[in-house]
Amino acid sequence: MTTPAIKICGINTPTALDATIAARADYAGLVFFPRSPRNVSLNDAAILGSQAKGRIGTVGLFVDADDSLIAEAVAAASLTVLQLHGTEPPDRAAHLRSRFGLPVWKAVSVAGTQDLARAASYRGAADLVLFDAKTPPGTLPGGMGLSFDWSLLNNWSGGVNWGLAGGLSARNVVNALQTTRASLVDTSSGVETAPGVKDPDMIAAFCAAVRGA
Ligand SMILES: O=C(O)c1ccccc1N[C@@H]1O[C@H](COP(=O)(O)O)[C@@H](O)[C@H]1O
Repeated sequence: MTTPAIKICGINTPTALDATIAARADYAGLVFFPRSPRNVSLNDAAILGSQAKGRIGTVGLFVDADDSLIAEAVAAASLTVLQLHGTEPPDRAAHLRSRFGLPVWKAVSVAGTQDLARAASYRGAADLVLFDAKTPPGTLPGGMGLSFDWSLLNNWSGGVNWGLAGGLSARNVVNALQTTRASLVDTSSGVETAPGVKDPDMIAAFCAAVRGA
């Protein structure tokens, strides 16, 4: 199996970023969503962005954000990818890709096969669809450590690159990869000791498990 790309999301301290780079992850995710326990200020994002520059890709995670927040975050952290984790439709993804000249990843929450058809509608508008679990109403739209039935993705071909997120950890990522053959895996709470508190050993174990799969 080709080694999938690895994203560790919710990086909010220089120590966590160092651990992510040392573990040879491909992307570090910075969350720009005030309701999240992993939210970073623009000042912190600038510090993390300069630490990351040339060493690891930086993915800005946004939830139905307006262009001005995205512009400030891109400028502060020199983001290399935009991840949209809200209800952004395909034309919004396409607009942001063209406005900022950056790859756009669109999270699509999955509970059943109808969601896979929704994912296919991002063909040509997003560079990658990130399948994640549906979260309960009134909670965060991601970062909850919830997974979905990975077998739904068997033989999925919506004509757009895709990755897998939702409840991944060192313990289950090998099984997830064997089931789905995802080309990218993304984790946040699976490498934490508490919401927003990353653990360097868990980050290293996750990356080692992906490479051993
Ligand atoms: O991490 C968050 O706080 C978050 C907030 C709002 C939307 C998405 C968020 N996280 C993303 O959700 C998936 C799955 O996370 P987990 O591994 O199940 O904790 C992942 O892409 C996170 O980056």
